[in-house]
Amino acid sequence: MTKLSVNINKVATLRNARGGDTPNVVKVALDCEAFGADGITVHPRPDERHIRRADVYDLRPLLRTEFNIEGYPSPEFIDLVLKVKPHQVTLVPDDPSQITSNSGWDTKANLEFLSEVLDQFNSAGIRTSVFVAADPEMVEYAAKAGADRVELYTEPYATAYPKNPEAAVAPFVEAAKTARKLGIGLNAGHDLSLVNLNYFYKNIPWVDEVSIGHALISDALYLGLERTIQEYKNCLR
Ligand SMILES: CC(=O)[C@@H](O)[C@H](O)COP(=O)(O)O
Ligand SMILES: NCC(=O)COP(=O)(O)O
Repeated sequence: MTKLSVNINKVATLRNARGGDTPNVVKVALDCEAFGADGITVHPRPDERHIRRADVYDLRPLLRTEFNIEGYPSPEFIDLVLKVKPHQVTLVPDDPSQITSNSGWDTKANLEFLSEVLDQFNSAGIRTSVFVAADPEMVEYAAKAGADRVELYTEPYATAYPKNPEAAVAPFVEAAKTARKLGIGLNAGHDLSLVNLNYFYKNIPWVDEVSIGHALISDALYLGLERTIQEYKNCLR
């Protein structure tokens, strides 16, 4: 079964717009779980423009499903994750000035750095995942660094999908086959949506987990959160 982890960054963005506590990020996360989400993803950034460190601490004891924390492994991020001990940590090569994640790691060039960081999380019993482009070599070096999983950066798939779905998914199938051959787990995320998710899943049914935020929270404005989560879950069948 492919798990759906809901990224609630955009809920925090909306809350932060007014400086109060509406919408309440913890309540939304718990509602996502009640409506069928298999996990919750957060991506705290150094400027706390959406999810804050305090949110991460608030969420941890209350979540009943899988908690995935994504981010650049700065000393502050590593400290947060080791204290909170989520089920999974996903390393993303984000620069603090970026609007959103826009690339995967060069796992070959960063092999030593990633190995050291992953070792800390692996020793703490936290499952590790490394965000990579759909490139078999990047998957291989993520495995060499000690990652339990890779998360394929799906923005290029989502962008190319409307014109030519088959060509769009082809490199992802190759990268996914490499992960399977190496015996590591497979996640995927970024710009997945009700438009492109089912085709991705049908071509790579062994994907362990997708994390989806921007499109899902946007769809919820029209469909409501409960129906939206059900519709995304239906795309994973
Ligand atoms: C790694 C990844 O693709 C997501 O975590 C993405 O960065 C979502 O974060 P935003 O919703 O803040 O863009
Ligand atoms: N890891 C990807 C993620 O958490 C959500 O990305 P997006 O759906 O907000 O683009």
